[in-house]
Amino acid sequence: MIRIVIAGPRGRMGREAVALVQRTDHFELAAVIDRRYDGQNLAEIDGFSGVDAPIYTDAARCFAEVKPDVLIDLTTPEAGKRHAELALRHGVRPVVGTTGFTPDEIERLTELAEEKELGAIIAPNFAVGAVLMMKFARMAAKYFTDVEIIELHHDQKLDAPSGTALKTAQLIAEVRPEKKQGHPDEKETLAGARGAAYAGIPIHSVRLPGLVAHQEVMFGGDGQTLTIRHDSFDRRSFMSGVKLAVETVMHLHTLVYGLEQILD
Ligand SMILES: NC(=O)c1ccc[n+]([C@@H]2O[C@H](COP(=O)([O-])OP(=O)(O)OC[C@H]3O[C@@H](n4cnc5c(N)ncnc54)[C@H](O)[C@@H]3O)[C@@H](O)[C@H]2O)c1
Ligand SMILES: O=C(O)C1=N[C@H](C(=O)O)CCC1
Repeated sequence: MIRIVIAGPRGRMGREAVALVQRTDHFELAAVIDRRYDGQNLAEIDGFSGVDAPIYTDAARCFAEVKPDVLIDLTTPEAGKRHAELALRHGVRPVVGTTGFTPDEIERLTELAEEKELGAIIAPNFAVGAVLMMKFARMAAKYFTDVEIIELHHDQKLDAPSGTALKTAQLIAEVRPEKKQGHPDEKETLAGARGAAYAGIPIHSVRLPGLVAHQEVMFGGDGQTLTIRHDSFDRRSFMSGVKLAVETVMHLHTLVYGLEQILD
């Protein structure tokens, strides 16, 4: 049995994660961390009838009193960083789906996980199809060095570019020498027209109601293009990855950034 605390249980992803834990025989929902309702039980909150879990607003007190095995964090960049650090300091393994962490912040959490000899997983995207898209993009970048990333998300998203787009660019940059793309003399007549850039790879972020999570990685070569696209139409698409991450983190002693590191 893996005892789990979920941070952000009332959010779009948190609700799916609560349902995942409820339907998984070897998972137990030990408590939740919320911004509100301290001292109440989740079962008292609309939409969670029958889900027995104490609510804490203080993450440190939650970890100290409940002593869970794993934290699943699905909150905001600020809260996610604080929760992941507190979890490690209390001997709890974080599985972080929250995006918007900088490379320096991931590095600091990696050092802390190593110091504590504890497993941790930060996964910008739990959808298996998205992980494959990233792996395929890394493969293609060996043959096509000109590439642009277009990520498309719902308009309630706080961070841009998406964690998935950044991770994709990092994976591509591992095999592609940094280069400036487009015409050497190109000029933006409207700032931002060519998007953001990671290691010279343009990233374009679209935010629209109606979208969930989507990305195209578009490669160009002599007389041809190759487009690798993934679409999440429903947040259930992320849950098999969350389950895999929770099971895997129990056997790790270091921080893993990206589900592609643990997917066979
Ligand atoms: N890794 C993935 O596959 C994946 C998939 C979808 C979303 N995400 C990320 O997950 C995060 C959540 O996404 P969402 O769509 O569920 O957002 P959401 O806004 O629907 O939910 C976030 C929840 O976090 C709660 N929260 C905020 N601060 C908190 C705090 N200090 N303590 C406890 N709870 C707090 C909010 O009350 C809210 O209920 C985002 O960072 C998003 O980018 C990741
Ligand atoms: O809904 C979101 O927010 C998502 N964020 C992830 C990201 O930033 O890459 C991907 C899945 C959905």
